[in-house]
Amino acid sequence: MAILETIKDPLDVRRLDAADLPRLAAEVRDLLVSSVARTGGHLGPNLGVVELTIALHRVFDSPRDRILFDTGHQAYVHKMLTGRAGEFGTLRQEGGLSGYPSQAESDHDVIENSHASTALSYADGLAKALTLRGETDRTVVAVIGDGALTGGMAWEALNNIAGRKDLPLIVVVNDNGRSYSPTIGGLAYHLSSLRMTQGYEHALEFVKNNLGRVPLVGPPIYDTLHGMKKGLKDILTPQAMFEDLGLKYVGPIDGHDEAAVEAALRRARAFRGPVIVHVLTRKGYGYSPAENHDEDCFHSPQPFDPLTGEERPKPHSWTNVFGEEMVKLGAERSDVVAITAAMLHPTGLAAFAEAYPDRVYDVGIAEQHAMTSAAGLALGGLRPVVAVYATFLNRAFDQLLMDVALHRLPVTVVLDRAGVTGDDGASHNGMWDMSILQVVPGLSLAAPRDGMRLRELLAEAVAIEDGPSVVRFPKGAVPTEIEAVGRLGEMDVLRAGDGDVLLVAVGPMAEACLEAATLLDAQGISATVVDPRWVKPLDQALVLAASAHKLVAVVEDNGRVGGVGDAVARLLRDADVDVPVRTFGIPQRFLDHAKRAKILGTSGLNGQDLARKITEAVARRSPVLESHPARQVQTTD
Ligand SMILES: Cc1ncc(C[n+]2csc(CCOP(=O)(O)OP(=O)(O)O)c2C)c(N)n1
Ligand SMILES: CC(=O)[C@@H](O)[C@H](O)COP(=O)(O)O
Ligand SMILES: [Mg+2]
Repeated sequence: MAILETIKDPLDVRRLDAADLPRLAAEVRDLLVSSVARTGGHLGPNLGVVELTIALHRVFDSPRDRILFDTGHQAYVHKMLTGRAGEFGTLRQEGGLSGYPSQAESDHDVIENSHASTALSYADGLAKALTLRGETDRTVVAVIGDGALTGGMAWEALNNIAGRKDLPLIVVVNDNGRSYSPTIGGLAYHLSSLRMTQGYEHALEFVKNNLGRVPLVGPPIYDTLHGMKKGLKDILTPQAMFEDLGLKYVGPIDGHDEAAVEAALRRARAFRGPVIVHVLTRKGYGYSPAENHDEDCFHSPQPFDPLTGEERPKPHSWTNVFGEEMVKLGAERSDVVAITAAMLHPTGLAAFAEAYPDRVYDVGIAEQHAMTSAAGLALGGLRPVVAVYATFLNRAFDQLLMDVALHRLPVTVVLDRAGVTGDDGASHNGMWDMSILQVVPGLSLAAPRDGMRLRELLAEAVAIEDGPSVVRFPKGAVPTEIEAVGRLGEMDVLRAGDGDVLLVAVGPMAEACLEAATLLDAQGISATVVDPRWVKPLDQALVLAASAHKLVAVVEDNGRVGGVGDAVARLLRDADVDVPVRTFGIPQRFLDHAKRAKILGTSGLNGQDLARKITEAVARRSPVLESHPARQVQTTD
């Protein structure tokens, strides 16, 4: 029987003989590769923390001790060791295991937020609470990657943690030298100089294992080397960086040597105060296609062939179109520069970086800093484009509002993964941006409906010189292009009707709106479909168009509260246009993981549902339509 099948609880991990642990680690890796090959998911980060997670569960008594995973994308092994290995095949599938820790799944899961760099703050608060409640025999352990450690919040937390010598708190720095790409910056440089001393760890290991058996030669050589190592380490390494902060430092430890990690964690726990345990791991460890994958060590592959590591071909995506257009813009304007928060490849900026290596800045996982640094670049006469996932914009809202917009600076923010992303669950849906951006004075916001419009709107955005601009688009393949049949002010008319319903289609919702319009037509309801292109500020032409219709329906892939629908209703109210407005968007709640299309469907954002709801709204207002012969053709649910 496989050892993993016997693990129903961390207690079972603690009961295992040390000699069985390599087999357990191998079984975990096997399940990781075979499952993620089918479901997609965060493979590289999890392959790297197998021994570390086994050691954590052998040393600490979860859930009495609290183990927190920063970002949470590396918690798959933790899931397996806390009784969920049997369900692992359901990972990221609707109704199955979440790709992140989930309180609903297990008492062993504490934090669900997969926005990076938060775990140390949670840990600080949890440890303070334990201390105040007199439960100091319990320990809080926060596992944070070298990438997440580049985020400002992590340093705010460390500053607080270091000020409290009594906190039963261990920070495990899982240092694999990479975020997606190699981690950048001064901190990464410090950590890598620590990693260099690993050469000495390996030398020690060799001596211990080989010469140690020769009674008279082994031990003295070992001791000499050990002494030499200590001396060199003191000179070479910036463990002082943590120690100067007042934090005890243990490491660096070979993170794939389970016994060494266990020993370090036990030492750290015995200290009963804040301790940093610095563990060196390799992203993708044990699966060569991941280990040797230059771009991101299989950070989060789509389904792939487990034998070869070959991923399925990816369709041409919104990200690709943005990347191509940036290269073009870079050629046209030498002042255009790009900023990424540790996501050069995922945001499509890699080609720009290749073409103009000195015009792209990776700032680490530091969206707040990215935004204000962009403000500085703009003040310095450059034309910055900040590319982030829509959900991570939330981090940088104040910076966008005060540091960029208040100063009327020409910074363009490009939001990939806007709308529903689905598989990554509640924290990753980009459903907040069009609400929070509505309140920023002087900001222009564009939502392209297809690749062609993305190209046009990005160029228009970069041409805006007197304030910030934002272009947002969803995850995945670019849809078939939809040509306009006319123009109303700045808006594209996608279908001309004769006065019943004005459908305002925001960005990629155009396709569903056109489908709805066709279904409505079959029921004797004529719909005009417009794409406003710019959803902030809204075009005054919309007021004229709305007043020529009996009902306005706004359809957006953003939370319903405070989005474009509300903005259109306000625009019409302010213009004393009394036409009723119906708004269709993502329900304003945290959505469980499922496929994007499924979530859009259950949110009613498809042609069928839109047509049905609009028909009902129209019928309530014009009973005469009820008797129209075409109304006998019902839409299905
Ligand atoms: C605020 C925020 N920005 C960006 C991301 C996207 N992201 C997810 S994992 C990751 C890299 C994490 O690197 P690290 O913490 O070193 O973990 P590793 O994957 O190397 O184990 C990034 C940038 C995020 N989750 N949160
Ligand atoms: C953990 C995290 O934030 C990212 O790794 C994210 O899960 C990637 O999402 P995509 O797969 O959409 O690039
Ligand atoms: Mg890392």
